[in-house]
Amino acid sequence: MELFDNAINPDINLLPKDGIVNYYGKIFSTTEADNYKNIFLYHIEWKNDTAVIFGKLITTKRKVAWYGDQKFEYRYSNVARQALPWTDELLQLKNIIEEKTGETYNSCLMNLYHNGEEGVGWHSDGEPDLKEDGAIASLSFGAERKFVFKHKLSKEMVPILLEHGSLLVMKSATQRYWLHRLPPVKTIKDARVNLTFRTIVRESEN
Ligand SMILES: O=C(O)CCC(=O)C(=O)O
Ligand SMILES: [Fe+2]
Repeated sequence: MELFDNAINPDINLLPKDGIVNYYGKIFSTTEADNYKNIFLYHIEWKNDTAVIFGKLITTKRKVAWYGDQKFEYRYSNVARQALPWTDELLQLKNIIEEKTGETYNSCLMNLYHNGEEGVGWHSDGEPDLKEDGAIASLSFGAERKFVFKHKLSKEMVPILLEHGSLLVMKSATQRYWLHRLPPVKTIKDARVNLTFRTIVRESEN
């Protein structure tokens, strides 16, 4: 048991206003988390991510993969993607976090950061295909990384350390009022795999 373990309480809202972020800490043992990390590193169809920025198609160093209940056509940063069917491990994790968070999810966007030089810039997950104010559950495996929220108007910052085998949930108005990012840290050499479970709806259902 680590010194600060008892300070982690998933019922505490880490945001001071305009949204809800709950950190559950490590929900898996190191052995279980190592297993998931290795399975995902080697058995996921990772692809370089592309985005349209100022009308130009760019490719990111970070890799992504998209899984879901059905063959969702999903638009993310203006690029259309298609979800692959759930793997056994992803379905297992989906069930575990649905039980823990009391929410349901129908898709998962995965990110692979090969080392600390890779990260993701300021954004919010407010694509029109996502359920409005729906919960997003984020699982982390591998290198411990800092994750930061920034309020869109007041610019307040809230940093959180995402540990190996940990669960973070963003819900309610969070995506409307807060940006988030994973800053690059050059000294980190290990890979990190992140899974964000989400709910996709057709735009007309929102
Ligand atoms: O890697 C992370 O923890 C966050 C990734 C993220 O924000 C996203 O995929 O939208
Ligand atoms: Fe995000």
